[in-house]
Amino acid sequence: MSHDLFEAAKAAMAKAYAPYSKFPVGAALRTEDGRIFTGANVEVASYPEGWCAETTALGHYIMAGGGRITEIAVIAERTAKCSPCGGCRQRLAEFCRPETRLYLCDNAGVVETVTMGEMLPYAFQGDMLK
Ligand SMILES: O=c1ccn([C@H]2C[C@H](O)[C@@H](CO)O2)c(=O)[nH]1
Ligand SMILES: [Zn+2]
Repeated sequence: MSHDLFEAAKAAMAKAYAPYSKFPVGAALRTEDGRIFTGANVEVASYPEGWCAETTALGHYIMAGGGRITEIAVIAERTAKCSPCGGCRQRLAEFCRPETRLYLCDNAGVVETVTMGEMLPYAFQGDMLK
């Protein structure tokens, strides 16, 4: 991964609205044409109504026209490896291939690289609805 995706995720994390958990998270997605979309987690006083950094990033990506996602970086200030939650894995899988790489980062850079297929094996997929 080039450094810019990590830096984008880190910059996004700085914009997190996480007054309740105090657990800021940042995510950055890269599309095959090189665009980067970022997001941070957004919390709500009614706790279940908040949403994750990955979901914010997907919203930006969709509103910009989508495209194929090639790489994803996720970072959280307070843990060395922030692994996307189950809901976000399903949302990310909607727009990724099994070989899409996910970079789990800490404040210094990438700690571990995994693929979408490893993150969400046996994913429920849209073609199952046919
Ligand atoms: O991959 C993750 C995991 C957690 N969170 C957020 C949700 C909540 O605001 C906070 C604590 O769970 O972290 C994310 O944004 N992404
Ligand atoms: Zn999530």
